[in-house]
Amino acid sequence: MSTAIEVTGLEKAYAGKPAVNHIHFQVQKGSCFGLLGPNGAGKSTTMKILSCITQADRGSVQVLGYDVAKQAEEVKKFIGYVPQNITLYEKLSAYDNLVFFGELYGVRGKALKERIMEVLQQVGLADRANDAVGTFSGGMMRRINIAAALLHRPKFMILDEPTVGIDPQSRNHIFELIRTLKEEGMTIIYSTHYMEEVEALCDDVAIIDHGEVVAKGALNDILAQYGGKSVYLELESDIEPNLTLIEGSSVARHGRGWKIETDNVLKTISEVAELCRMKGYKPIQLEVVRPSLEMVFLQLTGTSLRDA
Ligand SMILES: Nc1ncnc2c1ncn2[C@@H]1O[C@H](COP(=O)(O)OP(=O)(O)OP(=O)(O)O)[C@@H](O)[C@H]1O
Repeated sequence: MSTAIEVTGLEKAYAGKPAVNHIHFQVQKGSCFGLLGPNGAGKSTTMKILSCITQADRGSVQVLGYDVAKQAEEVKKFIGYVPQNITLYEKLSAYDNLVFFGELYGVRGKALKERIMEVLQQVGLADRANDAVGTFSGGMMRRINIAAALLHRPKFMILDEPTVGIDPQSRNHIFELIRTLKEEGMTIIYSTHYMEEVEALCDDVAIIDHGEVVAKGALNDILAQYGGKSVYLELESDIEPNLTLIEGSSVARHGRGWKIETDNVLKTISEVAELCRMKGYKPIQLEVVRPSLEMVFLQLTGTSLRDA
């Protein structure tokens, strides 16, 4: 894979207060890149700079070798930006909204008509083309916003928290669409404060907190590096197992069971199994816990992503 987007030393402040502080990352061509961070972390500001909506105070963004500040008109041709806020005319039909956006992007006439029907198919709303957008659910409106960003056949999609406050059906549609676009070779930048979305969709990730990147890289590498390793044990009866016998580990109550942090999950899991056998404990669950971005965020910032 080759680098499609290169972000170097990006800085932006509002009224002297930094929103984005010295951000660096690279996005590989054809990948889905996740920008993960709590509300106010600086995700939208970063995405607006990448989409030529706002300018950085310092630093640079190169998209396929084009500089977003100096060559914005070129860059806009191959970027589709889906803003966090829905920007549609509620009295107009889905079709007419897309005519408006298509013309803004310079697509016109027969080519636009055909393209509108294609993008409506892509977002699963072709049968609602002639209905006023005001009758749509929030999730359907969001899908029309995504359709609008696809009209000019961009090479990159930048989606700013596209699943906030929407119904599960629209969320599934958006996930499926992102997977399909990626298979077709599109490069995607996706911001969210839902860790599970990044885990489901993204290849690489940058975790941002207070305007700074606190970790970045391939999702699996980040999980392996910072995610912590542990084993979970849950017993059939409500007895407290004596886990102090397990070497080199720390034990804490977790849900209905026990979580044992360790550097060597295989050794620990076999020791716990042996302990259960010796003591007659009856496990209903004994497993290696998959590291999660929640754990990564907690370890790096000391706060949980939801409270940050
Ligand atoms: N137009 C603006 N004027 C003043 N401050 C702003 C503006 N836009 C963003 N900020 C501030 O910059 C910081 C970063 O905001 P940003 O919207 O980029 O974060 P975010 O990670 O996208 O969060 P959210 O999910 O809440 O949108 C926040 O402190 C925010 O209040």
